[in-house]
Amino acid sequence: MSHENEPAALARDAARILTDRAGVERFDIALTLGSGWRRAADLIGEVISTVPAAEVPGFHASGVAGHGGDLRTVRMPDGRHALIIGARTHLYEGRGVRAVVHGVRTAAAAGARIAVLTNGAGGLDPAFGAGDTMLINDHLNLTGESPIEGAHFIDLTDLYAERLRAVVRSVDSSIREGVYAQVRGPHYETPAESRYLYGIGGTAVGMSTAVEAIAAREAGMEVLGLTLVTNPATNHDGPPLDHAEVLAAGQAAEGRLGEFLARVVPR
Ligand SMILES: Nc1nc2[nH]c(I)nc2c(=O)[nH]1
Repeated sequence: MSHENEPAALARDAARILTDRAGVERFDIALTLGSGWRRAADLIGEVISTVPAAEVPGFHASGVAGHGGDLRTVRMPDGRHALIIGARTHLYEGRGVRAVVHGVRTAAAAGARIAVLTNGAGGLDPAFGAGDTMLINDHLNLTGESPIEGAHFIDLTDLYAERLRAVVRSVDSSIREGVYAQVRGPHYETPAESRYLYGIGGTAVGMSTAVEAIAAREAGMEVLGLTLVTNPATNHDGPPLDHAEVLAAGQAAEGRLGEFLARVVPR
């Protein structure tokens, strides 16, 4: 007898509600839209249903300004259906790692085989300034958390699928790759932490994505990760980091990134 709050059962329940509300059998792809990437939902196809997070088991409207609170189904020109996870849960909300990866698990339970995880992050590598995009080729999970419960030793080789990265490069050959470091947050980095994260190989640092990617791999999905660098991780000599400015940088990039993702996703 599976308990209703078991992750797999909760994902199946959520998947059933979302596919029913959209009138589709399954989803083919899941997109989680982070800071700067929100416009993509409207640009990759026709929105055929929008469901508030509160109406779907296991989802929560983040309540963070600028973070969506709904789940949209989009029919893409090629007939495939995408689940757009606007209601992303972050570890710093304290709801636990199960809530953070529920969206990915729901999409997988509804048939999705590809997870596109987008985020905003601080640039650790000085070559990545505000407004730059980064194609994630690996991650540093510094949260101390794993979505996997029990002795399931999942391999993470090629977690950010080379096949999908090649598709992105075919759309934008100039995009640069890098390593995304996930920390718990919600505080930003100290100068010493930024130096440390860069020193251990981080290109950009944020508060999402790595844990979701692990859950996507556990569910057998291919993962594509994309980052918008919204700010230098720590302005060693600049003004203090202001979250409103970080969100504004994301919003400023939304048109360009929405168009970009709309060219990548149907491929
Ligand atoms: N940890 C961390 N997370 C972020 N998210 C965004 I947008 N910018 C940052 C940043 O500079 N540091």
